Amino acid sequence: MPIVQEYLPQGIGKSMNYVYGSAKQKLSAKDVEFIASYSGLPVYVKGVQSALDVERALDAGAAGIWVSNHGGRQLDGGPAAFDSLQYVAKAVNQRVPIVYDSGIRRGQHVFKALASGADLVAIGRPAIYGLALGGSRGVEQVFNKLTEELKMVMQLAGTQTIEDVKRYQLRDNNFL
Ligand SMILES: Cc1cc2nc3c(=O)[nH]c(=O)nc-3n(C[C@H](O)[C@H](O)[C@H](O)COP(=O)(O)O)c2cc1C
Repeated sequence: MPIVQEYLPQGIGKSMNYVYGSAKQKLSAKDVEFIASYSGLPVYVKGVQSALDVERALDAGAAGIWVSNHGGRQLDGGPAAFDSLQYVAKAVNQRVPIVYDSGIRRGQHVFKALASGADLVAIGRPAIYGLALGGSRGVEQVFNKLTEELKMVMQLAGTQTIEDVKRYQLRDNNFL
């Protein structure tokens, strides 16, 4: 609550530039350790795209790894999150769960992410677009559509369960 109050003096909000400008820009392993011990919650480190960062995050006590480039909204020249996924999965080697997001728009993308090492696939903007267009029903429709598409791709690939998908060998996937 004190953090929120800082940004709302006398009920007037500060600009996003101010919020970003005053936010901590360089997070370290010590921050992960602090957040885990302070909150008592399992902490997932998001934005991991390399084997080195996997080790840093796990050494710091991360309970999970989140492969993401934050939807490509930060560094436009950075690697695509999907291209990093299989390498991160290989480095994690099933020690902790992996969440994947960034650019998921179709059920086929969910399939490919699961087959490249993700245990869980997340979406950002599709849910927001659904919300803007149709409120809670719009969000529901986005999830229903992704589920229907995923089911169709699973059938076409001859997979019956999510575990089957996670063991599916994609041609350019070397993490298994
Ligand atoms: C408007 C907006 C604000 C976001 N702010 C943050 C943020 O503060 N921190 C963060 O880790 N990710 C942030 N993200 C990224 C999302 O959490 C998520 O990783 C991303 O949207 C997933 O990609 P997708 O939108 O292509 O599905 C933001 C995304 C959007 C669209």
